Amino acid sequence: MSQKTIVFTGGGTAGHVVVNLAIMPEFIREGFDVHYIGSYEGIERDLVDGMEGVTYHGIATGKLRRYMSVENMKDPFRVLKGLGQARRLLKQLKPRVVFSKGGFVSTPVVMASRLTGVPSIIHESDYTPGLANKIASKFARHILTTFPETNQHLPEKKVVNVGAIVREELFAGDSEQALAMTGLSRDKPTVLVMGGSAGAASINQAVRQALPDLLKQYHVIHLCGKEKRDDTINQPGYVQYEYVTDELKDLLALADVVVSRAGANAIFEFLALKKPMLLIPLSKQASRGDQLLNAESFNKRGYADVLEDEEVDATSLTDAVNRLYENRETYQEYMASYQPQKTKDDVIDMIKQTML
Ligand SMILES: CC(=O)N[C@H]1[C@@H](OP(=O)(O)OP(=O)(O)OC[C@H]2O[C@@H](n3ccc(=O)[nH]c3=O)[C@H](O)[C@@H]2O)O[C@H](CO)[C@@H](O)[C@@H]1O
Repeated sequence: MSQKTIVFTGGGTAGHVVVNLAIMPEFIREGFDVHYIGSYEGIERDLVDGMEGVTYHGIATGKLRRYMSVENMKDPFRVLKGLGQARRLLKQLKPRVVFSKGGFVSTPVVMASRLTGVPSIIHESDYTPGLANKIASKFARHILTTFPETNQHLPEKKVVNVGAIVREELFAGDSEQALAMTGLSRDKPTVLVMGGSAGAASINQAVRQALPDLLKQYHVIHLCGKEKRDDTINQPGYVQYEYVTDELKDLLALADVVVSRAGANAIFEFLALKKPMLLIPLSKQASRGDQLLNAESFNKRGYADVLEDEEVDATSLTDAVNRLYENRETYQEYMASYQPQKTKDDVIDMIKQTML
């Protein structure tokens, strides 16, 4: 066993990578040999491959689709192939622990960790666990959760609520940098729109239709998702980006309020930064309904207003943004009471204590 080797895994969406991005730098700083097992070409590869101090390993992955596809038939073989690859990698790397953030690429890695005798910790950020983590929970040593309510769905002896683990750099945003980047000014409040890491067609459409009204009162920064820019729109006060990385902290520093999908990591980031938020969760038809529960929990605690995806149009969106902006201080008061159960340092200690 190597003295200081740690393996991270997770992917498929940015939400299954960001917690790793928050934790990995600490281990790199401490001189650990940090490895990441992800898919050959998922978003985790874009976000992690090439990061200084991290070695990326791609493996085959299968996905559980909610629609019929010939790809479904190939998936069991891909998962088995991925399991074999993960097992070989763990045997070769001999890590002291595996930390998994979830998503379909991560399940075979956690299974392989059990097969090779390496302890693993998994992290679930949604209100209810996804299928990948439900399976992985049987093989993991510990399970960390973001929402306290999630614990009831997972094996009691293994599960610990830690709360939000947010990337440190998000707290170091500079609104001046955002003004320079966007070309906007401070003469109106700023609304940041984020449709999840992949963008959201219904939100994109409603925001663009609402622009004549919204731009009378606000500036709008729109994170619209890869290949979802609409370059035919050229209105002062409106800026679009497909996906931002380092710049997000600055855009958030400038934003007065946020309109967003209800992906768990994004909403806990807004909570940590005390950004009043209007959440438009992905519907039950398009998902397993986790975002509806995430959003409902935030709404009950006074952190967020919620608009159902089916109700979103230019008028409902403009009205909801106006209400959110008017009541921003009330939301901020509720958000001020949020304290995660554990700090990032506590979580790092837990990982170290789990090491072989
Ligand atoms: C369609 C889908 O399956 N969505 C799921 C996915 O969402 P998704 O990948 O959108 O997950 P999250 O909202 O949890 O995380 C998105 C992350 O991407 C970051 N970000 C986003 C846009 C951008 O331009 N730059 C950027 O850095 C956000 O700051 C956040 O950290 O994982 C979440 C966490 O399991 C789930 O709750 C969502 O239901």
